[in-house]
Amino acid sequence: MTAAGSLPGRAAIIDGRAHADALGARIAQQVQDFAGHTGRRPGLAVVLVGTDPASEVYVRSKGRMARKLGMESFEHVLPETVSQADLLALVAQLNADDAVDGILVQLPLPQGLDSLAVIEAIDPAKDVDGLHPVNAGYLASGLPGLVSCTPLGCLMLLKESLGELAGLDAIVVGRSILVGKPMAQLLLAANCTVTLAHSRTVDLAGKVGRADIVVAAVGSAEMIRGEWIKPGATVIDVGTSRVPRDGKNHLVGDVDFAGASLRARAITPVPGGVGPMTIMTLMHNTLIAACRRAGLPALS
Ligand SMILES: Nc1nc(=O)c2c([nH]1)NC[C@@H]1CN(c3ccc(C(=O)N[C@@H](CCC(=O)O)C(=O)O)cc3)C=[N+]21
Ligand SMILES: [Mg+2]
Repeated sequence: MTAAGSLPGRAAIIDGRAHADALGARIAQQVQDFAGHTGRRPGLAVVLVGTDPASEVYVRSKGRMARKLGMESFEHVLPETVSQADLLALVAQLNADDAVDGILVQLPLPQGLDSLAVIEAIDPAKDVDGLHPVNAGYLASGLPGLVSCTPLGCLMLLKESLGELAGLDAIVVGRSILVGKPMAQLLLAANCTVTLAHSRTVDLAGKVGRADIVVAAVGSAEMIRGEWIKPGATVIDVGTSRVPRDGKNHLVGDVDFAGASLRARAITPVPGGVGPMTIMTLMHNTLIAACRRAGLPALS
């Protein structure tokens, strides 16, 4: 059988930036509606500890996007030497602040700080990263909570690209609490049959080769080889690694893009795939949190 999607070299590029822009336009409109009803704007607080340049870039772009969509942005930069107690005190202050609907603490935290304890200190209703165990539990139980931004963005891209996901075989490579585990839960809720693979998985190539959907979230440059991909599969690449190539620093994903696009029916690029969606789903979660806190009906 020769399905159009199985012809080599024909993978459609899933344009994350375009999908993020479209979602952003809807959010901006709903932010105006929220302000009309409540007399205030949704507020996002982003906490950055230390001066990691990549983290500074992400935090700045999150604040810029919040303001662009009409939200309030509160940026807190703490020195690398901040104590656990002082960081927890800031989280408590943000929990108590009615102008703050969403709280994101940029990870990873510097050595010596206990990130799990910081995450657990965030009010689950303001946990727009979906990292609090209460939100992870809601997701696993099929209850409405807040869902981790990156997996939520990946699911949106998959639904846009494939429509119905029910019955498809999906593999998620990587089991972090930020991406892999919530991604597997979302795919399961969408009625996929899910394999959650990790560093100790035996015969990763064989398991990837049986999947209709591949979500790569390992953080290891191009480790998923193109020849592993089942012809006609849909590939979502979460990884962003910087690798020196031709005397320049290149951003590459977890998937061998050139090889995989010879076999996949559709694939996300890096950059311009999952990354822009992650920022926009953070805005989406902030709006949802704001509406719930204000007692307004849930947004679609
Ligand atoms: N509490 C927490 N929540 C996070 O969601 C979180 C975090 N910590 N720590 C770091 C990772 C990483 N992350 C990215 C967000 C946007 C892009 C993004 O927009 N990437 C652009 C490229 C940007 C560039 O050129 O560097 C793209 O893929 O097109 C990438 C990565 C969120 N993270
Ligand atoms: Mg990307």
